[in-house]
Amino acid sequence: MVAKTLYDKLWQAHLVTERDDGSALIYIDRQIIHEVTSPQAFEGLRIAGRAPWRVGANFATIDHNVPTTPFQSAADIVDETSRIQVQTLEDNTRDFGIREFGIGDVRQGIVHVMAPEQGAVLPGMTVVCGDSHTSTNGALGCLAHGIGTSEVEHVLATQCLVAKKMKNMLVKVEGDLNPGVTAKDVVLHIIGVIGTAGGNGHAIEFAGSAIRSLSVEGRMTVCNMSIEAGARAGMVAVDEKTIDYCKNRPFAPTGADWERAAQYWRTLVSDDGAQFDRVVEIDAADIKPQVSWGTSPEMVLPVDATLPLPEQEQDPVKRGSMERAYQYMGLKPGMAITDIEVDRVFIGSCTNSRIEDLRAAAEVAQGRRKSDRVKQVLVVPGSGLVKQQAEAEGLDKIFIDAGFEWREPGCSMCLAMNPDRLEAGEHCASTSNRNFEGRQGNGGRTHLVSPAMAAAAAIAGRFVDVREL
Ligand SMILES: CC(C)[C@H](C(=O)O)[C@@H](O)C(=O)O
Ligand code: SF4
Repeated sequence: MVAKTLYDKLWQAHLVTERDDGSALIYIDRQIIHEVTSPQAFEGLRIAGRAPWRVGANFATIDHNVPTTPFQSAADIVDETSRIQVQTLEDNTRDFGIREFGIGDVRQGIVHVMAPEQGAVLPGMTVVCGDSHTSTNGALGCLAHGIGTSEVEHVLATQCLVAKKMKNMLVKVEGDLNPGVTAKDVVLHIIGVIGTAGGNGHAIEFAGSAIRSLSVEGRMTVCNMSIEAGARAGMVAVDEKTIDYCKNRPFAPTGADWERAAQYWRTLVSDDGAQFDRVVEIDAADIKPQVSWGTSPEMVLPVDATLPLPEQEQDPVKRGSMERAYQYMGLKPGMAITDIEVDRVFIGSCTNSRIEDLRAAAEVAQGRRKSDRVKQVLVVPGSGLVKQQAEAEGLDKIFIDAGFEWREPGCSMCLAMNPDRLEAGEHCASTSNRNFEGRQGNGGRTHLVSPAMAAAAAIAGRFVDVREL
């Protein structure tokens, strides 16, 4: 028997047909829908007079456009585009009979937080969403990636997707993680090593003892940023943690179905001797808390580093983008990361807004207060259920006592599509995944960090090593 990778197994289990030119049709088990990338897809169905092929395979929620202050209905959303998109999703899901966790539903949240939380995504599935960070779900041992709006329509209409098999890449992180080093630091370090094009054309499997030691939520943080590493899909093999995570989720199977499913899920690992097109090995001991300094996720360094000198960069293209990044970020080559001052802090996004992220931030914030120079610290849970759990644990009080703001679930300051945004020139310690120019608001300057590092920056008013706090 040929040894297969996890990706090969998932692909083959869903392959409907394959052509000689390599294009294929795969069956999609689950589609997650949000308000930004779905309006034209539903419009297309309407024009063609089609109904969704398997209506129950779809789950919808609102996230990008929602304010993170309480509101009662779409009509309360001030920004017109946002209001229309939220209202349109409500109308479309009602008209087509699709389940939506909408305004006021405690299950509402960021798509990639809501779906695994509900057990809407399970090991072995193919999962798509009109959103690049769909890769998050791969942490459960499924094949999950983003698609475009016309593909959203295609999947709604046919439950299939035209796809091309990607190459296999293995990123192996072996050894024990240092204290204070989290899943976010692991993935930022990986991107620092392989670059934002490192995973192009590949599906990445994250493996090794350091990955196995992470919780399923931590693995989601890692898989979330596969796209920033150039790969559309990232995944982690199923183990007992995966199975425990799925147990008793609202949409997970029960009884004999559960037993049968779990038995199958345990086969969702790469076989011994499976061949990968590319293998990257990383020593866990090399990973320190990370801070991005530039305008690409690969411009990232350990917190105790100093910023790179462009004149030492041999590659003229890289040197050019470094110089541009310095200009945009208002930073000087050679300065220490710990000398970068912070104006706002954002703890949230599909990368880091699950309960364990909030616990990590609260542990740092407990008994401390935000620095006076920091204008705002937003803590935004990934879903209504995360919010509820955090409140049951008293985390909201810890944040409020520290001078942080405790908000309603949504994408918030991860991207400037709702009222939470940076002003020009402001530096933000952010637990999100993208630091492109203007990502968090025009002229805003994003530094990607872990939740603990973000909370520490809020307290100190500049980046500090969370291990020294
Ligand atoms: C709005 C959406 C299409 C987009 C994505 O696909 O990633 C957003 O979620 C993002 O993070 O930039
Ligand atoms: S939290 Fe950010 S990265 Fe995640 S889906 Fe929303 S906008 Fe995209």
